[in-house]
Amino acid sequence: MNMKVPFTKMHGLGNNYIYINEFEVTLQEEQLPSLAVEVADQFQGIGSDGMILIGPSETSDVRMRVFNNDGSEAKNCGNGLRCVARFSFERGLVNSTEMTIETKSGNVTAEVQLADEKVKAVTVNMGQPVMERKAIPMIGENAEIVVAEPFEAGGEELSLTAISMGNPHAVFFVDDINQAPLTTLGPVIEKDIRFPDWVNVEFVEIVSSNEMHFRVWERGSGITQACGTGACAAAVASVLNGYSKRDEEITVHLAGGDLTIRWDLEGEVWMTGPAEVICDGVYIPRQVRS
Ligand SMILES: N[C@H](CCC[C@H](N)C(=O)O)C(=O)O
Repeated sequence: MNMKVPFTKMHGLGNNYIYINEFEVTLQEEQLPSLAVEVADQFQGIGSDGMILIGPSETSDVRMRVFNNDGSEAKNCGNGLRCVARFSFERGLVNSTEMTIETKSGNVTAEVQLADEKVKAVTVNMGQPVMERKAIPMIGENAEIVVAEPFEAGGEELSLTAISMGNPHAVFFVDDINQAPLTTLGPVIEKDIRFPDWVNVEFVEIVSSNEMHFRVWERGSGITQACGTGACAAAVASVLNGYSKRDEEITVHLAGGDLTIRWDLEGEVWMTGPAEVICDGVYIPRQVRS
């Protein structure tokens, strides 16, 4: 990458990304993974959980592409979708509070909610969760869907519920979120061979049928303050395990704040939460620094 890159840094509950507007900036496809690693570097780059591109789409109003801070490309990002919706509305990429956003796992609809003409929150219809084992993907000959399945990792016996929201999630219910083995088992489970594409790892403490505590070790990024697709997966897992009910709002307390999730009777998962702009800037790639 040999040219300066305009960017906007945004976050959803502390899950922050470097957003690049492809309507204004042309990037080389083969340089995207290394650019994501560069800009995410907190010491010699900008510092973020990854990089998100907002660009033209043939099937939606805009397209979102997501890169983790290890350079891997993901198929979906809930916090990213809320920020893309806010950016697209505020920067005139769309001319409505409602919009469609193309992701690598399909198209979603988003709506920005205004108060005093400012974006206060964003609601996204995240579509239907995928529960079939081989579509997560997860290897194994057991039942077709993975709900409360015994799962040994790092010498510990756990109970796994696996859900895909376009990206894979391994959800584990614990009695005390503060004792969750996030730093010890997060990286072990992320790259467990039973998940051919690796996996996002979530630990959840149920407070009530409408409330839970949530922590995450993200595939390709490690511990983040929040994971929107993970919160959706956790809410679906809670219903599948009988802790929560369909079509009821669930407050998910993530490290960076709260999301409201609802898995409706048509099977669609709705996510509502904030999206904030931190700054605009111009990134100088290492290659052209004097
Ligand atoms: N690490 C994820 C992508 C980012 C998802 C997360 N930040 C969200 O808000 O959903 C993966 O590799 O599937």
